[in-house]
This record gives sequence, structure tokens and C-alpha cells, in this order.
Amino acid sequence: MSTAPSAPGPAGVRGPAISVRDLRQSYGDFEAVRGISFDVAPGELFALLGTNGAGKTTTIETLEGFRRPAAGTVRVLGREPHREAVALRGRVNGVLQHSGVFGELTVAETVDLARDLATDPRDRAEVLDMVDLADRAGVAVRALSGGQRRRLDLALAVLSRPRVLFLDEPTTGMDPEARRGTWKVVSRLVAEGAAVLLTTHYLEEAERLADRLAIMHHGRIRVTGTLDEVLDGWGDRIRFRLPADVRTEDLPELPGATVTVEVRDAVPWAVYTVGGVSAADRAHRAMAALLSWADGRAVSLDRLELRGASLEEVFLGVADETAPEPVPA
Ligand SMILES: Nc1ncnc2c1ncn2[C@@H]1O[C@H](COP(=O)(O)OP(=O)(O)OP(=O)(O)O)[C@@H](O)[C@H]1O
Repeated sequence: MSTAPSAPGPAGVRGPAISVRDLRQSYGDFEAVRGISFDVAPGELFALLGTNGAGKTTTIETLEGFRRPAAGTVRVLGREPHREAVALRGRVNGVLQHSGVFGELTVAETVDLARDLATDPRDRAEVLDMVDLADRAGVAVRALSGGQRRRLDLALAVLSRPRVLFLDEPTTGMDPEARRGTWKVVSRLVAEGAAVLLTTHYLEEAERLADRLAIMHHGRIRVTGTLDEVLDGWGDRIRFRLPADVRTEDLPELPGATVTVEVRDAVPWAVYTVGGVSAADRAHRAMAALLSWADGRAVSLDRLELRGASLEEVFLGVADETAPEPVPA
């Protein structure tokens, strides 16, 4: 007779595959991770973005069991990674920033060695084909280029059909074609039901791959949600050059918008931020009010534009600490 687990059990069928609650980590007196929480479901890719030193690698290393949480809890397939590494072996894998493969072996020998240690591994030909290294099978690992080395790391990580995959800047050093190839492999794993936690400095990578994302800064998650939620939360911007005959204090109040004046190349611009839920609808109303104000006073709105945010703008805002409050996930 079997009993169903009351919490997400080792089978990981129910609940998130990765769960992080109020995680804190310190190096001596320095608190690198300051209370972060997020979940990743099976078949979901979560991108952890952030400024240099934000705490992403520390978080991933904790999830991989290399560090015990200083406070808070982390669970991977329902297990505590730092205490239950054996139970997670083979079902959880990662591509770390520094790979540990042996340089003297050939690519094929390296894959075969990893296959010997795995349960139900993919065929060597299949993995080498997945990462586009089939033509390098007989080459010594030390003779691979940096980007090819990263692809071999990925091959080794996907070989055992992991349920959870940690990818710490997996495409650093890859040319654009290799990067796209990697995206294909990662997408395939997610489609097969793996939960993937990805860190990257390539925002396009997160835009392409992430079901949900978070942006970290100084140990905290500042913004999180789907890409649309993050961009909506940041809000749309209405901008125009401030006409010479309009003083800042004469600018109109617009519904649902806040105004600032930014100086670009010594020219002042009026910038209205229309944020929050259904920003597009509010931006429309704010724009209509602005046009009516300008018509009434015969003011010309030079270089008038209405634009939604890009992920890059949100990222830079987080780095500048001008981000709005986090959007609920
Ligand atoms: N072994 C260590 N000893 C002391 N401080 C550390 C150690 N490892 C990391 N740190 C510090 O902890 C903070 C978080 O580092 P972490 O590597 O987690 O950031 P990151 O977000 O991965 O950064 P990057 O984008 O630059 O890779 C940084 O300020 C870093 O200097």
C-alpha cells in the first residue's frame, strides 16, 4: 500500500519543482542574499536577472546544495539540497560558471563517462547532436573553444534527462548561432517538463526563454512576474521636448500619470509615467488629456512619443534604484 505525500514529495508531481522562501545568505558580515522568495514549476523556465554581485550565483549555489541557507528555506523536488544531495543526484543538474570536465579526454569519452554514471541516459549521438558537437566527438576537451566547452557542459547536464536544471550564465562566450542552439536545447527540456532556473546577463535570452523572471539588486528581488507583468508594472512613458515657453510648473496633471523633467543633451524633456495595471488604457487617456491641453494653449509638443518599457529600461531602472514597487507574481 502506498501513501500520498502531504507536501510536494520526492516525486515532485505536486507543487513547485524549486521553492525558495525568505532565503538569506552571508559571507562573513556581508549579506549577499537578503530574503528572496520564488517558485519554479515543472515545465517552467524562471530567469534570475540582476546587476553584478546581486546574489544570483549565491542563490543558485544554495539550490545546488553547495551552501546551507543562512536563513529561510529552499526545496528542490521537495528535498533540502544541502542535506539530501544523494536523493537528488541524476534528477537535478546544472551548468555552472566554471566547468569541471577533464581536458585530456575526448568529447565522446567525456560523454560516455557521464553516461556510465547516469540512469537512463540519452544516447551519446543524441546529446552531441542536441548541442551541435557531433563533429567534435573525437577532439580532446582541452582543444575545444570556450563556446564549445559551454556546449559540452550543457550536453553533460541534459544527458540524464534532469527534472530540474540550473543554468548559470550558460551562453557566456558563445557566438549568436551557438546561443540560439542552446536556447533550442533549453526550450526542448522545458517542453519535456523540466523546471529550469537560468541566470543571464543577456536580456534577450530572458525575453525569449523565460515564462517568469525576477530582477535582483543588492541581494533583493526588486521586480518579478511574467515579462508582460514586469513591463506593465514599469508603465508606459509619454515624452516630449519641453517647449521654451512652458515652465515645468505649467505642465498639466494627467490622469493616472506622474511627471518629471529629464535633461538629455542639455535639452529638457517632459516625461509622464503611466504605470500599473492596464497601463495601455491609462496611457491612452493621459495622452488624450495632454493633446487637449496642448490644443487649448496652442502649445506644440515637439518629438512627442508614447512608448512601453523594454526589459532593458526596467533593468537599468532597477540598477538606478528608480524601480517601482515589485509587481505581484
Ligand atoms: N566566496 C565569497 N566570499 C565573499 N563574498 C562573496 C563570495 N562570493 C560572492 N561574494 C559576494 O557576494 C555578492 C553576491 O555575489 P554573487 O556571485 O552571488 O552575485 P551575482 O549576482 O552572481 O553576480 P554576477 O552577475 O557578477 O555574476 C557579491 O557582492 C560578491 O562579491
